Amino acid sequence: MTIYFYRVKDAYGSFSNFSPHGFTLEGYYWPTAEHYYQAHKFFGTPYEAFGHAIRIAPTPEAAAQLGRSGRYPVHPQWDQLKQAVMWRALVAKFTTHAELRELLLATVDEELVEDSPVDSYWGCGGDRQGSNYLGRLLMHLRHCLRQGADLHAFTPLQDCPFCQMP
Ligand SMILES: Nc1c(N[C@@H]2O[C@H](COP(=O)(O)O)[C@@H](O)[C@H]2O)[nH]c(=O)[nH]c1=O
Repeated sequence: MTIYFYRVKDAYGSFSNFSPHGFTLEGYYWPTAEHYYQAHKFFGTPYEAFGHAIRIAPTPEAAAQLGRSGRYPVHPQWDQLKQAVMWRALVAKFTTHAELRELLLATVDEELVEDSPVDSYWGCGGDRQGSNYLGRLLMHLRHCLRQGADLHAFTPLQDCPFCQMP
């Protein structure tokens, strides 16, 4: 049965990027995957200081709000970069927290879907027809963990036989 997740307090809420599972990566501590993802919109741009302000935002909600604020332009290639950024965050999160890795592996072959009512890219959107890239990356990570694959080399989803696009 498909596993839908979204709110941190609900079942499988720790699969959400807003869950309080921090990790150290690239020499910094990231309180949530959301902090890491939103900050990287500005790394490699003249606005890295803003990325660091996001890194130390008090909550993932605040990090998301800053990252989406439009205050500064995001990296010009952000759309091409963002899946690899999200992948690095998920690898760090799920390898830092053994209980999350076990929870992910325990979902075996169930479909994982970020049940976002508003996001049809990372989630399934209100009509549940969206791309669900967060769920797909988690399923890809589950597959890679099981295979003992090199997690540091991001294989774009379309190149992974397990994660073929529909
Ligand atoms: N879980 C969750 C959200 N979903 C997350 O939002 C991020 C996408 O941000 P953006 O690229 O700026 O649209 C991505 O991490 C996605 O998983 N958004 C929320 O406002 N609340 C939430 O509880």
